[in-house]
Order: sequence, then C-alpha cells, then structure tokens
Amino acid sequence: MSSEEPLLSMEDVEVHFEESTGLFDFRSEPDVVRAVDGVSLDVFEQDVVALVGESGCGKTTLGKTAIGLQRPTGGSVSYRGQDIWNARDGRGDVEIPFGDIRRSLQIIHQDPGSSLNPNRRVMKILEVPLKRWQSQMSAGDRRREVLSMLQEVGMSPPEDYAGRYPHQLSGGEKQRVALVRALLMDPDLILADEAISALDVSLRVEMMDLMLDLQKRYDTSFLFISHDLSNARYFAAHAGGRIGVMYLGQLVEVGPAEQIINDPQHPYTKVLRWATPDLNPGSGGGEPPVRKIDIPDPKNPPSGCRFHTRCPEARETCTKQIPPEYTYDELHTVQCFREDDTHEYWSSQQLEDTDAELFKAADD
Ligand SMILES: Nc1ncnc2c1ncn2[C@@H]1O[C@H](COP(=O)(O)OP(=O)(O)OP(=O)(O)O)[C@@H](O)[C@H]1O
Repeated sequence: MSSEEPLLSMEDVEVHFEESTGLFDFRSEPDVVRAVDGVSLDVFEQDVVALVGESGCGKTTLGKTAIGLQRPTGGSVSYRGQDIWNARDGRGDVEIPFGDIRRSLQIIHQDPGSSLNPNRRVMKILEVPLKRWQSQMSAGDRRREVLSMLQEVGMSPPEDYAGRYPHQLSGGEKQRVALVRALLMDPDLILADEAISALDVSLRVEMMDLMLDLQKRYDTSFLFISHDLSNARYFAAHAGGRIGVMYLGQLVEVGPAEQIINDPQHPYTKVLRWATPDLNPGSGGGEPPVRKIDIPDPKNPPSGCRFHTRCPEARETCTKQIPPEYTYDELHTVQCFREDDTHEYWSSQQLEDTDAELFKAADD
C-alpha cells in the first residue's frame, strides 16, 4: 500500500482559527484556536482510515481539510499529486481542476437530515448529482440508476422510498440516502463524519457493514471519523485499514487497527482504550491512566508534547521538546519519546501526579 502514490496526501497541515474580537473586547490580538497543528497523513486508493479522539480534538476540521472544504492555514493537501488549493486558486500548472477534486471527495454528516432538502422527494434529491456530473444521461436512465442504488442500500421497494420526503424517512434511511447521493458522484473517497453516532446503537453496526460493503464494491476510500474507539476499530479492522488517534489538533499515533487496539504505543491511545468499555472489559473502574483529568484549551496548548499535562509517563523533556514521528512498525507511527531508547527523555525527571489526590477522593 505504501509504495503507491497516495490518493490524498496531507503534509504538515495546520488549521488555526482566529476568534473575532467583539466590539467591547479590547485585546489587541484575537485568540487563535489551533484546531489542527502539523498533521501529515497519506490516504491511498481503497484505503480506510478511522480518526478517533475526544470532542474538540480537531477530527472534523482535519477531515474537512482533507476533502478541500476547509483551507489550511499552513502545510499542503494534495489529491493525486495536485495541490488542492493551487487548483482552487488557479496557481501554477493545474492538472486536475478543483471541481473534479471536490466531486471525488465526498462527505456524509452526522445529521443527514440537515443536508437533505426537506421540500424535495428522494428521487429529486438523488437526481441532482447525476444531472450535474453525468449530464449526457437520459431521464429514464437517471431514474433507473437512482432506483437501483436505493435497492442496493436496502431501501426496498425503491419506488416507494423514491417518492418520499426526507421527513418520511427514519434516521438510518436518511443516512442511506446521503450515502447514495455521495456514491452517485463516483467518489474516490468519502468522509463519514460521525455518520453513525446519531443512529440507534442497534443500527450502528448495520450501517457500518453497509458502508464497508459499498467501500469494497465501489473501490472507494473512507475517512471515518468517530469519538468511539470501538466503532473506529470495527470499521477500520474489517477493511484492513488504519486508526489515527488525535489529541489537541495533532495525530499522535497511526497504525493498523488491531495493532492500535492490542499494542498501543502512545500513552494517550492507552487512555482512549481504557475509557472504551468494550475494549477494556476487565477494568471495572479504577484510576484512568492520566495524571490530570482536564483537557487543555486548544487556544493555549501545552508546550512540548501536548499530552504532557495529563500523561502518566511524562518527564521534564516532554514539557520542552515536541516529539517527532517515530516508526514503530510498518504503517505504524507514534509521536512519543518513549519510542527512542536512547533519548534524553529517559534520564530526565519524572513529572508528579497532579490529580492523584482527586482520583483517590473519587475512589473513596
Ligand atoms: N470555524 C471555527 N472557528 C473557530 N473555532 C473552530 C471552528 N471550527 C472548529 N473550531 C474549534 O476547533 C477545535 C476543533 O474542532 P473540531 O470540530 O474539528 O473537533 P472534533 O474533534 O471534530 O470535535 P467534535 O467531535 O466535538 O465535533 C475546537 O476547539 C473547535 O471549537
């Protein structure tokens, strides 16, 4: 996989949002939210990468940046070797037009209802992408194509569903319509942003199975965003894909799904696994493997390794130096000094347990 040219390549991507200062806000400089900071990631053809991390760690921002919906403030994003924003701005030799890139990179959201026009029937909604991207298709062929896709995602009889309005569909059915709409664009990659989170627990696996099936059938890559490590594992492992763990705007560990679950290297990945009951059946409570519970503010992230304020393994070095990306195994990288046996980290002073008293009190 790694020898191919990536479908999508993000290099040292940074997305900083300036928070506008209000009328009565006399700060000279606006606050800057470092939503994504220095992330590099390649996604290949028919590849699956599941991004996980706590709320606010930058998953959506990174996903939107990957598919050209969010302009990065630093670094670059390329599709098949073409810089997306150079294509957008007409800079340099543009080999792939921005419109083609955007068509190839689709998104399905957590709340599909909000992206489906409430005043249009399903057939009309799904004809739009075909009219736009396959304008030579006859009206009859278009209808047949829509009906066959509805059938394929289990919406049967398709004629019935095609005649409904979005409000006449369940959450799972709306998500299927959103998936069909994305697939009708003939995409190379679909960003599924918390696409199963709003569904009933009983329907989540069914929806993931459907996406996995379509991923294989249509040779599509998926960037699957979830705050739930167990779902990320299910999705990535079934497709032979990777899990990427984000913390405060950074990608701290990326690797094959089962390796991330069974042999996590980054202390934060271990915290996520600890906090996921399905993956940690024996824990039965106890102390989380962190020194401090509070998540730092992305406007003012900690110096050095961003996880050092909570990391149980943190030493003085971690407060001052930013860990580089170490290769633990093929396709498995980790940003933690502990990967380097000879690093000065090992001889520096261990940081104290800041919340030890708190955990003790909670246990009593
Ligand atoms: N347009 C924006 N302007 C300012 N700040 C933003 C903007 N979009 C996102 N942020 C901030 O960037 C950080 C990352 O947000 P993002 O939505 O990417 O995280 P997330 O991991 O997807 O979280 P969630 O799962 O809660 O959606 C957060 O602190 C968020 O408040």
